[in-house]
Amino acid sequence: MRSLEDELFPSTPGKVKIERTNMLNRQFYRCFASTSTMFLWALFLIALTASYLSFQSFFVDPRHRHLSWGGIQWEKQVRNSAQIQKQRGGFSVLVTGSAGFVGTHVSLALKKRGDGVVGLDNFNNYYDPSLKKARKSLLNKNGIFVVDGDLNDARLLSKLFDIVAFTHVMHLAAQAGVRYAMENPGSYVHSNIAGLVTLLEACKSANPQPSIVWASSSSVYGLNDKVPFSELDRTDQPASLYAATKKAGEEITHTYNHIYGLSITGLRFFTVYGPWGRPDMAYFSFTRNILQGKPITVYRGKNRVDLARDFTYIDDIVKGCLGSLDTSGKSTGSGGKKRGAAPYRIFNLGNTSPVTVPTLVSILERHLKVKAKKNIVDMPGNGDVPFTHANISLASREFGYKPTTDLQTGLKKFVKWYLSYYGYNGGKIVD
Ligand SMILES: O=C(O)[C@H]1O[C@H](OP(=O)(O)OP(=O)(O)OC[C@H]2O[C@@H](n3ccc(=O)[nH]c3=O)[C@H](O)[C@@H]2O)[C@H](O)[C@@H](O)[C@@H]1O
Repeated sequence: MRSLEDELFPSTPGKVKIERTNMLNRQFYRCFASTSTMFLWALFLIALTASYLSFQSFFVDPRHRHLSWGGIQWEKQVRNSAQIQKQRGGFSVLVTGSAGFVGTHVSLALKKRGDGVVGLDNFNNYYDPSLKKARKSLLNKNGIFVVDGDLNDARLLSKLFDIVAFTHVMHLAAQAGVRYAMENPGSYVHSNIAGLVTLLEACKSANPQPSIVWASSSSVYGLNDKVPFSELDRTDQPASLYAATKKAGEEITHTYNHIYGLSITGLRFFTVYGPWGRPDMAYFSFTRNILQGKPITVYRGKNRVDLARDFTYIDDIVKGCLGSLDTSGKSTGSGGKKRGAAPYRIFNLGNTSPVTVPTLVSILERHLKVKAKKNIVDMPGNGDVPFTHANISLASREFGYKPTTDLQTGLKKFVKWYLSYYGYNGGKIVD
């Protein structure tokens, strides 16, 4: 009977049979040799990985791996920055988004009056991060330490609350911008929803719980056409995902107020502008383009009606933020347990006098002494609303909010800053 080997290697008896046996041996040894080489390589790689991991866990605190925060020196900086300088009644405030436009101004104002301030910012690249770094240097010079970290980092937040018993959180970190929501919807969910919830979780578990003041937006009024916009008007028709995430924030904060007794104040900002502003906003990008001789796009509403905004100057917004903080009342819970009802408030912070976008452009032309090249186009369906107009009687009643800067004056200050910051003609402008 023929063996399997014979079947596979049919041959004549004798010499050929011996050659066949040698061939099988060679194949066996080749196979064995390559298997053992692979085995050795595998052993080598396992050893390498194991030594890397043990190095990591031995020398690096595993909770802080790959993070730019932590350590004794870092904790000292946080603690020092949070130190209250006032004799009596000062606050210790965590300002999120502190390297942002509003965050920088609010942090400086708090520090100036003697409150302790710790900043938090993730320095993302939604717009030029070098501007954020410059704002950070300004804060550092004024004794404010800015933690480089993301709102969604729950361990970082809990660490900050371990180090400092913050009395207040001024939550200004957000993915801003109305039209960018169509390009990058995920970033709005990441910061304005997930980040907000992570922050609220940290606040509700903190002992003592801080009071929270945070930035909502005039955009929550969406398609509402009853003017001026009052806090009692409907806000269930957002026109952009940005607006929808801010509206969601108002509902989410309400839940934390209701369940955990967190004191919440939501501020609906109306198109804030001024020095150290946001380059993505119209007044800023128009200025840049006008100075560089580039055209600007001016949107126009239905039936050729000009768009209008209740542009609000940054110093007025800062006063509104501080007024809200001072009247926020206490959170009632501790360690995640509610002990009683806490304040839940929402305020418009606007200027009460809307200005059209073409008027904004002509004020800029006057201050810059340069004529703009305007492309006037119909407003695309990208989330914009035709106008905004704030009724501020609630904020005025509660904490004496009273805006005092008109667009002409505010833009003059902005242009002066812009020219000096970007190195134009020593910052001189005409009246
Ligand atoms: O108040 C608010 O709730 C919102 O205000 C601004 O949003 P927006 O009013 O759209 O501000 P800009 O982007 O500066 O636009 C101002 C006006 O200029 C118009 N615009 C904008 C850009 C452009 O290229 N051309 C143009 O005509 C817009 O349609 C709008 O009417 C901020 O960007 C939002 O973060 C903020 O939440």
